[in-house]
Amino acid sequence: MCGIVGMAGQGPVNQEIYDALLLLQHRGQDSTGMATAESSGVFHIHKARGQVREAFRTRDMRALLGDIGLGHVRYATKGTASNEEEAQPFYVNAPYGIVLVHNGNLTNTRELTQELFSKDRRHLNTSSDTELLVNILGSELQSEIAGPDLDPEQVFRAVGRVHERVEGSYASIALIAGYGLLAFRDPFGIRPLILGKRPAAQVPGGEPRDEWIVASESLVLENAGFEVVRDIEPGEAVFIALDGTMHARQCATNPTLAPCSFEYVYLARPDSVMNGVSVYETRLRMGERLADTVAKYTPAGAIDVVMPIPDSARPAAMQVARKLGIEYREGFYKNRYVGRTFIMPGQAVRKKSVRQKLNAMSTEFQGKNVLLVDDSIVRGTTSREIIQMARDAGALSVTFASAAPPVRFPHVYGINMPSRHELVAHGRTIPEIAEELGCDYLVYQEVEDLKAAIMEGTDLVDLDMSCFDGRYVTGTVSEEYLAWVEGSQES
Ligand SMILES: O=P(O)(O)OC[C@H]1O[C@H](OP(=O)(O)OP(=O)(O)O)[C@H](O)[C@@H]1O
Ligand SMILES: NC(=O)CC[C@H](N)C(=O)O
Ligand SMILES: [Mg+2]
Repeated sequence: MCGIVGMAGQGPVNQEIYDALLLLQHRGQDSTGMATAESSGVFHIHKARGQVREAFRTRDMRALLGDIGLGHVRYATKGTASNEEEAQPFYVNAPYGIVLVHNGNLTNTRELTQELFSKDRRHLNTSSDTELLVNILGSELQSEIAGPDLDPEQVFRAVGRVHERVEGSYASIALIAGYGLLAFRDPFGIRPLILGKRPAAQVPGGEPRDEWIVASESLVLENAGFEVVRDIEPGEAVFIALDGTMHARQCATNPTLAPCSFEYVYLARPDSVMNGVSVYETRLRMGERLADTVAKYTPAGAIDVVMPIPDSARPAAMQVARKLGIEYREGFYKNRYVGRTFIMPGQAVRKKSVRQKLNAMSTEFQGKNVLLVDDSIVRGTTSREIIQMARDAGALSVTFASAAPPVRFPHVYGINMPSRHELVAHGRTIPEIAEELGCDYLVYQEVEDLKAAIMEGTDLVDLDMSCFDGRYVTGTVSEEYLAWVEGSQES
């Protein structure tokens, strides 16, 4: 994942983009960046390692002038988390000047790298797939230019060709200097992107014009007082011209919505609604279905209390307790100053951070048979530590339940779980995983139950469930590609 936001306002947008990035911080903690454009076309860009609060100083904010802009929080999936050069936005100076932010992960990067060199004659300076995306867009836009001006139709044709060349997932926002803001989503809509509007207001000395926002999650719109227009469709592009007019076009030949199920499991904030589906309600439904599976696989009376692993598992754990009729307790206290551990780069820091982040209160564990509920088990870093902590705190027995099914396959669309042997469920049966994690019983959500929890009562007809079932919605991901990714990334 990663969090992205773009805004076309009636006045300066820097502060509102900053506020939006703070709200999207849970989607990426490696680096952050912002670009704004003045009406003259001049871009102002600031990007730095770390989180929003530490990366933007007052002087950086003052320099980000302009009524139109975009921002990004990065969780690296390609390239290197610590490389400041790969922080977003990415800039290319031709045609016109483009800055771009991207949430997602491209899967034909090797082919694109070769093509960009041999066909487009473009230089790449990093191993970021976002640098590829901005150059492909630049190249396709360049070949559309006929006269002195750029019109939205030309922009849409260029996006159509980006869809033909690029594979993988990409929700993206770009500024085109002197013209406007472009947002587009891959033909499967794997990563989220939502459009909002604030109607024109009278401004002293200015022409009233509608204000627009595009962002990864709906909570950003809500917070900034924008009304939700709609999710951007898979394959669709939206172009907001500098005068505030909005143009939209379907640019893909065969768009099919198959959003990433992991957004609902872990990535998104529960107070967001994605593709018309509430993340919070989905997590409640996951809990209800998980309760049935827990009842099926654990002996009656084996559990005294149900506890969530904060934060993401809370809604699911609450429903598990309610449905099983067992008391819900919070035995782990969370240090709010430690970020999300799963999206930290490097296994050593992730492991250390689990202990720093969570503390077990022995009064809650002493002499009890506990059921710990987490939203997912990926590498097993969190669950292994937590189970040991529960035992150290005096638990009689520890049952562990995951509200998501076993993660057995790499997620190539924007989650850094590249190496199959790092996944605790890869190549192991459930009893083997239980032994590996050190719990008495282990229960996983069934694949069909997760699907139903997300899709039930919605218009969704397909989902990307690849990390659970190995079916990649954009087409087969070759063994060769997976091996190459595993060999070329940080773990
Ligand atoms: O099996 P693992 O590789 O440890 O990954 C899974 C864990 O990581 C996430 O928590 P995280 O601390 O990132 O965020 P949270 O506070 O939102 O739960 C997730 O909620 C699980 O607890
Ligand atoms: N998580 C993301 O969406 C990452 C975007 C891009 N692939 C990067 O690594 O910077
Ligand atoms: Mg967690």
